[in-house]
Amino acid sequence: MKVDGKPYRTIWVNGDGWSVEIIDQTRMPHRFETVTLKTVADAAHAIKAMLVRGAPLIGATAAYGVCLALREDDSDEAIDRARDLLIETRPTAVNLRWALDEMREALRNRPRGERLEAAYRRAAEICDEDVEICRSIGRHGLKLIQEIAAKKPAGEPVNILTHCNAGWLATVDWGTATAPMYMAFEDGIPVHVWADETRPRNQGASLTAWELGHHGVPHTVIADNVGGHLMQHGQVDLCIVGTDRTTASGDVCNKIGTYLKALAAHDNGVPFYVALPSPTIDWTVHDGVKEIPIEQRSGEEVSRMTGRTAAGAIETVTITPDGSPVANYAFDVTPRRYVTGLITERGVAEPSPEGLAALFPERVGRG
Ligand SMILES: CSC[C@H]1O[C@H](OP(=O)(O)O)[C@H](O)[C@@H]1O
Repeated sequence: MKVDGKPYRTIWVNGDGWSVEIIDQTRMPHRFETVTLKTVADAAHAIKAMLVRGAPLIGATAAYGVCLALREDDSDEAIDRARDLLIETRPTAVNLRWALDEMREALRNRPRGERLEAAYRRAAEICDEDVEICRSIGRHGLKLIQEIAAKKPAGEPVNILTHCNAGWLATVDWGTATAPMYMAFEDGIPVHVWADETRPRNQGASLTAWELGHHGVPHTVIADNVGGHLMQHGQVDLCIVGTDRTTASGDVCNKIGTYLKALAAHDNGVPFYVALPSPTIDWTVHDGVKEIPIEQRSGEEVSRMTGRTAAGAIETVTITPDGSPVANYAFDVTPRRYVTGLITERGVAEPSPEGLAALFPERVGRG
């Protein structure tokens, strides 16, 4: 996407041909800064501390983390150590494991002298593939928005609610949930996005709002608890969210609070779609509530808030009483019965084993 007229991806190899640049999303929305990754430890920290976040971008960063590890040591043991370091950073987004499996496959049985080039090539392919997957998700999701727009009075916007940030900042480019929104906007379809702030890390308020604002897409930031009220009053035509891991049966793991939105959508007859790149499908699990590991992060993410003062300083304040215990569950699972459809790069799938198998027949039975 463009930022002030300059095209960006969220991750790229610098002119030196080996170091990796990323946008530091912990500084946003008030600072747009990049950070250079030079070691596998840099890549692991960037994922763990959420300088980069979003399932596809986590995978892409891990892929380049393997490249940076190989620069120091191209032995089998070093590849295994890099995988062990990276896989431990964040447990829920399956793209992390998927990308590391892809890198292991690309390097398996390859002579040591060829490994570094092969690793950078595969990491670049993973990034390019993600861009095309997201572009395709955009095209398939656009049709849903067009269908709703056709039933509305001319000029009235399609109101779309989204949760957290499943935008281009969560991927290499385009985003998953936001790709249809960008394409509809660029097609001249009136759209308006309700952007859940998404406590406690506020990815919606600080990242989705920033993205949409820079692209000129009309949007409104709302507290997480507002969505149900808006749906009750007919102010949401469609929900589109992202996912960090979707099971082979169609259960959807996504940012905490997604399940509650899906319940409200179900209760109010609002279509609830999930933008789902195929690398985010975990074909090895079927019951998301029972089988998907839910990351628990530091309670300080809940008890503290960081923002900009009127004077322009960036400050952090504590909002809970000293000594109050704090729990910080980062994801939840929406059972497939509350999902209207899964917008994949191959089309919209029914949220069921049969629905996903119909679009991805080559995966059936491979786990
Ligand atoms: C396109 S994946 C976006 C997905 O990732 C986010 O989680 P986090 O910011 O913690 O990495 C959120 O669940 C988004 O829906």
